[in-house]
Amino acid sequence: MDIETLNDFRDPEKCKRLVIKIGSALLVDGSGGVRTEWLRTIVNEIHGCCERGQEVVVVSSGAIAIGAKQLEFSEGGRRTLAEAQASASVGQITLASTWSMLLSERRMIAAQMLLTLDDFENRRRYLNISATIRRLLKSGVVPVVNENDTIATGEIRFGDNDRLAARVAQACEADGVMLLTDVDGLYDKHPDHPDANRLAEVRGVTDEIHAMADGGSGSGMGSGGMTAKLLAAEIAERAGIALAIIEGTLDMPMARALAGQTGTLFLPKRDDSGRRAWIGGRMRFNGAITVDDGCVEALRDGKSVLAAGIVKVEGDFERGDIIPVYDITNRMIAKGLVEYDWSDVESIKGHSSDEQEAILGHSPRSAVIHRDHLVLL
Ligand SMILES: Nc1ncnc2c1ncn2[C@@H]1O[C@H](COP(=O)(O)OP(=O)(O)O)[C@@H](O)[C@H]1O
Ligand SMILES: N[C@@H](CCC(=O)OP(=O)(O)O)C(=O)O
Repeated sequence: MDIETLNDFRDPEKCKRLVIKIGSALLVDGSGGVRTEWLRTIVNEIHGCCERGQEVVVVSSGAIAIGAKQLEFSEGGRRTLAEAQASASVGQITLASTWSMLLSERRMIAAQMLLTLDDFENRRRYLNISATIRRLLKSGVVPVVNENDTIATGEIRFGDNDRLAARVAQACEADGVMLLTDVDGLYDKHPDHPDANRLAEVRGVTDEIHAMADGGSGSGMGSGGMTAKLLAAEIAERAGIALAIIEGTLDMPMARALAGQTGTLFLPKRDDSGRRAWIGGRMRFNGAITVDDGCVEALRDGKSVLAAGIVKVEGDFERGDIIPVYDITNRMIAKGLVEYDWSDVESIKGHSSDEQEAILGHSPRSAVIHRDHLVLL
């Protein structure tokens, strides 16, 4: 079931996995201090989500603004790239420890993930991001993601955490993304205009929608402004993920947005057909696997390809390649993103998960092709 309304973001049936992004303008007060009491209310809301059976990934900005205060830099530490990076490396410690402290008050564990744009472009690292987040969520951990500002520069830099949140959502196959900011959604012109009107729902981020975003960060603390949020909405749309922009200034922002039905909801035109088309449309392969009848049946039931069901490996594919899956009559039944190189698949084929660690010399992945990366033909 897909997300259709703002209320669906709280429904574990429609939104099992939720990415919540918190902008610098919210997390940090005017003088560069963390708004701890306010953040505690968000953590309470995250706790509520988890109690309902949802999985939450946090994308948290704020490192630069926090660090700039500690280093006494002007302009929120954004005067030069070197100052921004120095600020981020100082501020990230406070940021991560604040999340860890607040989550632990609710008996939850925080995990820090610092990522760059480049990590999403590289197939192997992309798969690793996906696998790590899934594993953390399986253990009930809340991943707290930020850009790795200290090493990300120029063209390998997101610079805003809105697009990072959308890419994280794409990598972990989230159902929804909530961007919390200091404005209650997208307005048809800058919200300072007296006749600006909020859009409640957007289906398809067109040029006309892009033209509504005006300038950079409103608070001067963040970096992307509304433009970055619309680019994030586009990434989410292409991945079939719903995205909402809601105001987070006051306590319990999710509850408030739902109670008042404020915010802007961006809905994908289709489900994840873009990604599926990308996998399913592949014509050239570096190899293939053949699976037994039991495995074919499991795949038809929506399961992943496990090594135990594989009977033949061909070619020299690498981890992250898209490969076809054949049944024993040599009929192509699926295509998917493979989690291992051909040689590893060759060595674990026919073996149960228990036996694989000894063969590989490290813990095995949950599947050879995860069902989220598999398209049945
Ligand atoms: N059309 C628009 N609708 C709403 N906000 C807009 C629009 N155009 C520009 N903005 C500005 O975008 C700001 C939010 O972006 P930003 O300051 O980067 O937030 P964050 O730090 O939460 O990412 C708003 O405060 C507002 O001033
Ligand atoms: N990675 C940066 C955040 C980048 C940024 O400003 O993002 P945003 O507040 O979403 O516009 C930091 O932690 O300061």
